[in-house]
Amino acid sequence: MPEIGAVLLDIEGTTSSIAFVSEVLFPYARAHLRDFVARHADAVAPILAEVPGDDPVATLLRWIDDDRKATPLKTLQGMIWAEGYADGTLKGHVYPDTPVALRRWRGAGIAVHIYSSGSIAAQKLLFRHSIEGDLTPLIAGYFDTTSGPKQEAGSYRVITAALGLAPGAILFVSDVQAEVDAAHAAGLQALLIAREGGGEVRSLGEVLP
Ligand SMILES: CSCCC(=O)C(=O)COP(=O)(O)O
Ligand SMILES: [Mg+2]
Repeated sequence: MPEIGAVLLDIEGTTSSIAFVSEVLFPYARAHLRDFVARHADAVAPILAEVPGDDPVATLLRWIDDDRKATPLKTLQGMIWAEGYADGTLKGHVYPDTPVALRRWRGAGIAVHIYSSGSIAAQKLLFRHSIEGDLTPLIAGYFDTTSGPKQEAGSYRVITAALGLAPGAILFVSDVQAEVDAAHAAGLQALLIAREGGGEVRSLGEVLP
């Protein structure tokens, strides 16, 4: 394996549980969406303008149910979750091995970046308000769908250019095979993580042991 200069991590199913995203974050956004839009009409107007249909709020609620990784939805979800993190209702789930691995890689001079469909603002909130404390000092940078969809090789080329490294010096870790395949297609190293087994690794502790 060529020397690794940066690790690029997915969130849902990799640093954090799928259940936290699907059973805590998404229902929270769903429950508060209409009220949030009503209270922040000016701030959300440009986001709603990007959503098709006569009733953008109805479209957004359907997108939540369909787990659509659409940038306007992800932006709005992040704004809604900010209130939940601020009042203490939400705490970002991370697996116990996540902070351990982040500290180990940082100590080894390997930069850690995040690439998630959640907005960059939402990513920062999750790690700042994590159940293991503020992990943001351990994270060098963040990428979201504004770099492109996670299942397209071109997105990884955009990220590679931003990191200024050779693609083979970046190791991407995700629980979704199509994302691992897309990263491979762009020349990155990539590992499939499966917390219940069946992937190449079961925890971040097994990555770059
Ligand atoms: C920033 S946490 C919320 C994650 C999210 O909204 C999502 O859709 C999960 O995407 P991922 O790319 O982390 O699997
Ligand atoms: Mg994932």
